[in-house]
Amino acid sequence: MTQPWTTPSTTAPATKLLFLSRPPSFAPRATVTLGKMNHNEEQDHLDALFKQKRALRSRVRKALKAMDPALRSQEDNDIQSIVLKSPWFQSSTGLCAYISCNALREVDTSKLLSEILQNPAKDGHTQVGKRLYVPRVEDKKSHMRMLNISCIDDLVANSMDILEPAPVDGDGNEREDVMQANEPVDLFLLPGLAFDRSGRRLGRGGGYYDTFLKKYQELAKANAWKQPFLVALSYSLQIMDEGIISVTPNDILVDALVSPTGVIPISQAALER
Ligand SMILES: Nc1nc2c(c(=O)[nH]1)N(C=O)[C@@H](CNc1ccc(C(=O)N[C@@H](CCC(=O)O)C(=O)O)cc1)CN2
Ligand SMILES: Nc1ncnc2c1ncn2[C@@H]1O[C@H](COP(=O)(O)OP(=O)(O)OP(=O)(O)O)[C@@H](O)[C@H]1O
Repeated sequence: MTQPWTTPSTTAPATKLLFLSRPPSFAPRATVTLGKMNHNEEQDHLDALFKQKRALRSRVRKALKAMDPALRSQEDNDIQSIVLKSPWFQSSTGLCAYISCNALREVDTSKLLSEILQNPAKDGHTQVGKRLYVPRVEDKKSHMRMLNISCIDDLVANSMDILEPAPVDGDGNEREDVMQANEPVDLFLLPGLAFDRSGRRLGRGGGYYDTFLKKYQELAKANAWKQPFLVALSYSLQIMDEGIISVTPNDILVDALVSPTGVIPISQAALER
């Protein structure tokens, strides 16, 4: 899969960010000369971008809180149906998905998770189930692991009230960490607060996913595995016009979005699927 913008060598340096990040209409236009920022100016510029991200998060959180519950439920169903029918979901053998949190108004993943975990038998043939890994926050320094679960009852609420697996399963066995797995995952279903059609994704500000995705992409590269397909699930109101979402150096772009009206392919890999 070609995903040039996510390789470490092409990660945007701070001095080039102005090319990538048109300031939103409410932000003052930066007046620095490109390529000539000193360390302090670079840090000020980064601070301004993170400030724009915080402002956008707060706007989107408010809009999500105000969303009509019936519309939200309809969009949850539409998005999950689209995922269930997509060839990249159906053919996936290993995936990392988030456990949606209702209080955070995240796109529901419960139908997807039950489908993945039920491991159905069809036409008398037992299908090999998909391997599922879900997030577990280890500390506040952007460290998250993705652990294997085989049953939804394996989850307990963490301090942020998000369901996650204990490191050890009911039989006392350590859960498999996707970073230690022998087989790759081919699909990530990603949460977020805002997205755009160029693949930008605004998370909740912890840096957990960007940090994790970078490490996983490096692991895939080191093992000569195909890069995983990165798909974000988005309510209609979370899709922004281009330029609204600021980009900072560690951001990883997604390959595709799933909105209630369909899949929005972004990368070459997505266009080829
Ligand atoms: N379902 C789900 N699981 C996930 C994530 C996620 O975004 N969604 N994460 C993705 O990173 C990690 C956890 N990170 C999180 C970061 C912030 C908040 C949170 O509650 N944020 C509040 C604001 C808190 C504040 O500003 O002090 C919010 O967004 O309303 C939750 C999880 C791992 N697991
Ligand atoms: N002014 C700043 N300068 C440098 N780093 C910052 C600044 N503000 C926040 N960070 C760091 O950036 C990271 C958050 O990045 P970002 O806002 O892109 O996260 P996100 O994409 O919303 O989160 P996630 O990747 O979990 O979805 C955190 O590790 C945080 O410590």
